[in-house]
Amino acid sequence: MSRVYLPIGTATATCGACSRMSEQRKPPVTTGQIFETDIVGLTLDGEGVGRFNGFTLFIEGALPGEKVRAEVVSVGKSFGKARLESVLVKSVHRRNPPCPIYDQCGGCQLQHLNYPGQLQWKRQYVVDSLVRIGKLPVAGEPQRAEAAADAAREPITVHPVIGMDDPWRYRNKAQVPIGESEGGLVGGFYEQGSHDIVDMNACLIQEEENEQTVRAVKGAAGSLGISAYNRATGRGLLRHVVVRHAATTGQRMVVLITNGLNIPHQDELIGLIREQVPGVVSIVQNINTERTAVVFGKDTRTLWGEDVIYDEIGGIRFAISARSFYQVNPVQTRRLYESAVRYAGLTGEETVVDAYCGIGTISLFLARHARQVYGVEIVPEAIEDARRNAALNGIHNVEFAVGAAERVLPRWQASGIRPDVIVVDPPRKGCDQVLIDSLLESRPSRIVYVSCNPSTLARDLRLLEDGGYRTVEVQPVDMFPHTVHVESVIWMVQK
Ligand SMILES: C[S@@+](CC[C@H](N)C(=O)[O-])C[C@H]1O[C@@H](n2cnc3c(N)ncnc32)[C@H](O)[C@@H]1O
Repeated sequence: MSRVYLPIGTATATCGACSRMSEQRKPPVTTGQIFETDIVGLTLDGEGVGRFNGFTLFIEGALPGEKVRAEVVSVGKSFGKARLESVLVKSVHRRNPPCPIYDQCGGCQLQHLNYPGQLQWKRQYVVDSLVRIGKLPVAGEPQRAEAAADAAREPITVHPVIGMDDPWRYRNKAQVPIGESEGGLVGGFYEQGSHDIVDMNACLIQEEENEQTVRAVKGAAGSLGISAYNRATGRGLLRHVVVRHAATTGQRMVVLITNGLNIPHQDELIGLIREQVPGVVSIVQNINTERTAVVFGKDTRTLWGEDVIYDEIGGIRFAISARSFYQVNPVQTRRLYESAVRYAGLTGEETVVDAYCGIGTISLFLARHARQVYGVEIVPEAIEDARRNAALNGIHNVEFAVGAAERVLPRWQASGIRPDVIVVDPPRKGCDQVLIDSLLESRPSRIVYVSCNPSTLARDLRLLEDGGYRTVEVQPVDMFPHTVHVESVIWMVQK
């Protein structure tokens, strides 16, 4: 499969070389070969794209505009991978990655690209997806033939990405796999291509409170002889430690994900965590006995304290339980939700549907400006939180339902609910086709699409455009600095 690559701040480019090369019989490089190349783009995984004799090679750590020397490490039919040996001509966007374990960890992919360069690349990623996948016209971009067919329409405005003033230490949640070493329990990240866990005590995108909590829990569990789960054998107890910190209240939650119900020395463990973790108000156990990479199991119980922590965004207080989705970057979440409310264009008279509503965050932001809001979400605990959050904030014009949005929306429609505005904020895979159909049948005057994946977003926008909607504006927001991820809010109107 050819992979898209994007030069920083230049027009769309697709990997045509890959498809052309797949027709040739023998790649012109072999493993171990050293070569020099100009870097012409950056893949969606953050690898530099180079060419040797017309063959495409992806090189981790190389940046567009650079000339590099690299060693071929693998050769496929249509592209290969190479290891960066040296940078011969540096990009003006290159900087030294501040994190000492950047090369090993893999959690961030863009620390070697300075922040303005990251924001530029992320905007280009969104633009390129709209043009290439969605076949949509974007202002300032060369029109492609398919988009030009709709010559009468206004091109879409894609705004610059809203970045952070200080793009470090932003994550309010850490999810750490636990393993064992001679010195006790370790927790950090999986070594590439293995089940071994590399211990990590500092992560520059984590809030410091989370680091301190994880360190304390590892130390406490290790000192009590609690075993770590072994992914290869399926034995051992502690699989993951998940911690959350609510910056506005200072409250912290610890979730112990265990391979079984019984925790030896449970009371002592709780005592040590309470002693060593300032602000902890909730210690929760989640049981996952499946041999799976999925982190959470089905059963959750509160071991001590509350079953939720409280946080505040934009003057609204939220209760957040262990299993519920809650955006990880609170500073940018507010900007994201404000963009969604702006694009909803509410006057106080509207009926609004918030599909994929999580704990009701966007619903409650919208409810302050609408007549009535309906939120739907598939995780029952999240809907419990959503209802609790509405009550907590004295917001009464909102109703929540548990279920798949693609099932609940048609039911609401059949019962006579006629939304003026529909907001969707699906997971990375985007909207279900049934949901798109039901959205088109509802015919709201506006659709606001919040997306964390430009590719599925562009696919869904195409379907909505074909169904009678026009994309007006896109506001990308950088929720995950130093990673390849970008969030966008989209405003659509009826054609
Ligand atoms: C990207 S999150 C957005 C949540 C919320 N809007 C927020 O900003 O916190 C997507 C949410 O969709 C939920 N979800 C996934 N599939 C769903 C489906 N088929 N129907 C309804 N909700 C779903 C997930 O549990 C998750 O809470």
